[in-house]
Amino acid sequence: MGSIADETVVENVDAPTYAPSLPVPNVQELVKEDPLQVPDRYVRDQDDILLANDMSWLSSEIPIIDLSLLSKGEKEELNKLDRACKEWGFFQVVNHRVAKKVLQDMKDATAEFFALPLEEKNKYAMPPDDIQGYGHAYVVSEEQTLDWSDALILVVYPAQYRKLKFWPSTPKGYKDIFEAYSKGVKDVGVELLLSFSTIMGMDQDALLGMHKELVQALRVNYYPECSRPDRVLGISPHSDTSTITILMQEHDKHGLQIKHNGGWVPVKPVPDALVVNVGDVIEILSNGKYKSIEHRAVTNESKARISYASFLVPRDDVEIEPLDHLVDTQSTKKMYKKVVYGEYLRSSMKRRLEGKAHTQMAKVET
Ligand SMILES: O=C(O)CCC(=O)C(=O)O
Ligand SMILES: [Fe+2]
Repeated sequence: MGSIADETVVENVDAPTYAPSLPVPNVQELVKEDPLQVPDRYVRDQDDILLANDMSWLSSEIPIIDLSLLSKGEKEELNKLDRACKEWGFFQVVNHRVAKKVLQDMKDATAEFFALPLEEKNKYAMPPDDIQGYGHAYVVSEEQTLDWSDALILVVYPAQYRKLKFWPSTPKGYKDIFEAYSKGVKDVGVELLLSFSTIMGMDQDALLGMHKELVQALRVNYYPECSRPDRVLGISPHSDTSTITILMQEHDKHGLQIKHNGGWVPVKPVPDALVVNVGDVIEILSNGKYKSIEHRAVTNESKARISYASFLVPRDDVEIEPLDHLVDTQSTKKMYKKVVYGEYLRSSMKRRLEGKAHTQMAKVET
């Protein structure tokens, strides 16, 4: 197998585009110019950030799932997964078999990429009509409050969807590292979807089949340090439009927080674990039994943080609606209507991130 670095970059006509986002300043550069400045465009209502909603003591309760037990079909672990998805919508996965070196290479190469001068990173800048490449997504008005982060977003699977001109060739070997990391995550994702099918009362490969093609995108978030972490958010509260999201965080930095019982609970990094969350697709298919939970990221005062979110989603033309056998017509109504996934995804990208507001378009009016 050849290296991706050897492939000629040709425009791929099969590769989908997603949505435009308005150009905004590079946050890493803002901090470099003046570490103390926090422009008004980033400052939030204090109520949005408020620590009155702090529920950090619950952090240790976020479930930890052993993937090797799930893969063996262990009943107890499957029950744990079911409870995790009902009660938390988030869990951390251990024994996932992605090699430590693959995770570490990704972290090392990415740190090197973000340390490059802006002109170098801008060689991969997002075009005006799409969100693949280096830049910002979900910026739709000059008025909206901005997130304290920059991002590198790439579609990695299926391979024919790749737009290789946005895959950085510096540092050397980065494209192959991306590939190795994404392959590892994909394997974890496939294992998880087999188990999700089981706990949703279906044959193991049912969910994968429904996806027609498992599409995977990677969003690397770079949250620069911020002199006023109490005034900004790294990423606004949102739920993911994915089926599931698999996230790697750095082991020594906090940032991710999830909504639980009305408060915010930090997801403390467990070394080498991957954080998984239920996305909107599972919420819709399960008629709300499993919840796509709102989450956000806060910034740190003295350290930049990098996170790696892989979104596993269905092909654009797949229709999503609650599974008949999960809608108990005696007691529960259908909570969601049928949506075409590609339309759902794109209309959510035309809005700013705003909690679960974008899920309204799939809700049955009550
Ligand atoms: O940085 C994080 O921990 C969360 C990132 C995230 O929620 C996303 O990229 O969708
Ligand atoms: Fe997210």
